[in-house]
Amino acid sequence: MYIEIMDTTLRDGEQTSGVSYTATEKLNIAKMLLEEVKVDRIEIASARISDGEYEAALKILKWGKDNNYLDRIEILGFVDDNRSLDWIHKAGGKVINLLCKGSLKHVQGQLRKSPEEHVADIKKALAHAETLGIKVNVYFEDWSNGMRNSPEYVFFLTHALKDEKIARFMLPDTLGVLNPDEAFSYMKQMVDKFPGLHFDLHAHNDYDLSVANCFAGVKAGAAGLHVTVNGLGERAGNTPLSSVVAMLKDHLQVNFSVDEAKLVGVSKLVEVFSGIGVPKNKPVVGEHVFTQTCGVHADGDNKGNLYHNELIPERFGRSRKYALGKTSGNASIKKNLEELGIELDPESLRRVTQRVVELGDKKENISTEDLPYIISDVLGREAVAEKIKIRNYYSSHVYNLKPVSTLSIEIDGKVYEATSTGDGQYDAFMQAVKSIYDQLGKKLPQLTDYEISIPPGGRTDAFVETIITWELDEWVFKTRGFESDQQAAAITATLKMLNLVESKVKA
Ligand SMILES: CC(=O)SCCNC(=O)CCNC(=O)[C@H](O)C(C)(C)COP(=O)(O)OP(=O)(O)OC[C@H]1O[C@@H](n2cnc3c(N)ncnc32)[C@H](O)[C@@H]1OP(=O)(O)O
Repeated sequence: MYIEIMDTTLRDGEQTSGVSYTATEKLNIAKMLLEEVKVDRIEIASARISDGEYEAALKILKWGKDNNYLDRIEILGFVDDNRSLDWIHKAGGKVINLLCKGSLKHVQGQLRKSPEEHVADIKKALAHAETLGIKVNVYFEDWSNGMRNSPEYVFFLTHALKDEKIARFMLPDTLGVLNPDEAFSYMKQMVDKFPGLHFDLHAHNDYDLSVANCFAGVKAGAAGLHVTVNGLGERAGNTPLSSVVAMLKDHLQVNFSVDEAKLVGVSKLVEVFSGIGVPKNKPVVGEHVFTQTCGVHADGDNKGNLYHNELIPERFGRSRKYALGKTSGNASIKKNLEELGIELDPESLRRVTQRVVELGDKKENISTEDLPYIISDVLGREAVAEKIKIRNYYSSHVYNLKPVSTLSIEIDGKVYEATSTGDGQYDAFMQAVKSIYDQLGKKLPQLTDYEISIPPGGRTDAFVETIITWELDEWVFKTRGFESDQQAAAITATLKMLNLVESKVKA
């Protein structure tokens, strides 16, 4: 069985409160979804809503035409005396997702029409679409409530349209009210009553049941599912693409075209463009979802993968991590040490574990790269010898003058000095380090990320935590500084980096 995936990140996903993409952002997301992630279809816009939406549709459709994707690029339009169809035609679109009413309440209460009048309007739209060469899918908006409260209307509407030129009947749980039993029963009634029609399920996540409802919908015979990247969408959002893909593969063993190795990449792209961060515990794509926190779990992994399941990180281009904190055990520490290439005797391991647990109890945030420092604290500084020490530094900040930094640094017992300017005080400091490293022919890692945070409370005298991400060849690692001054915290993190690199190079 093959399940079609339609991604509506660019239409329903943009109905997330506060999200609005530029045309270029939309184009980049569209390209990634069709070319890399390989969803079957994308819905990119609602007709008529704004000039910006038109510009974006125009851009994506032009690219779609040049690359033969026009049949897979869809635009939502209304039953509105052909205004939406003309808008889509003018933009170069070839598929409309026509928003029809899927509940009697909506036809009568919102459109103020009878079911017969609504069907007549839809048929007019179908005729006009045909003259424009536009293919039609229909949405039955509010279908879930329609099935609950006015099923005879839903069947009347489907019956009236079933022999028309309609490629897909798209059944939305517009308000996200369904549970899996209802999703199964309502979809099954549609499939049984109207064999041969293609039904998509469009689920919303108001009860956190969207993925479960998709599972039930597919079991009942749905041929396609609607999703968004990161589950973006109005209110509690739509069904997340990544979770649905994992569910379809592992729980239903159906075929689909999405490349699961590309899910993290598209999630990050949408995270940046939408400005909506992915929760760290979001299945498949969240930062911590492949991290074992408990010592017992790490121990099981060490003893022949006893906690193995099908949802392995490597499928998604990720790797298993073992968190360090108060629930760590010897095995968690061992797993992290393996990553760093460090071996400890059992007694040292026990002492280091004890220290990690103590720090974890105080809510310290401990990373793998902190371990060598903890080891050197606990075991008398033998793991990462402090071969590099900062003897003095001075940094200036003077209004309208470039910052200057002077640095005196000891490397393997020898002292080096340098003075540099920079775009900011930290940049000036790093330029001074670089000039010394250049003299010595030593390579410095690239700084790829720099995060600053302060503990809750927001006081100006608060401690500052700076976490810097570095990249040296294939090695990506983080170091942390925790000081009362922002620049001092960055310099502490930098010094840790210099010593880590030195110990790795020497190893
Ligand atoms: C499945 C879903 O998520 S539904 C998504 C629907 N998408 C959107 O609403 C996109 C954003 N919407 C908009 O930009 C605007 O609402 C527009 C451009 C569509 C219409 O704007 P306006 O003309 O100002 O109308 P307004 O927003 O006040 O009201 C909606 C009108 O659409 C009508 N309408 C509602 N559903 C439909 C439909 N499926 N087909 C045709 N008309 C509809 C309403 O009856 C109302 O008409 P009325 O003013 O004659 O009573």
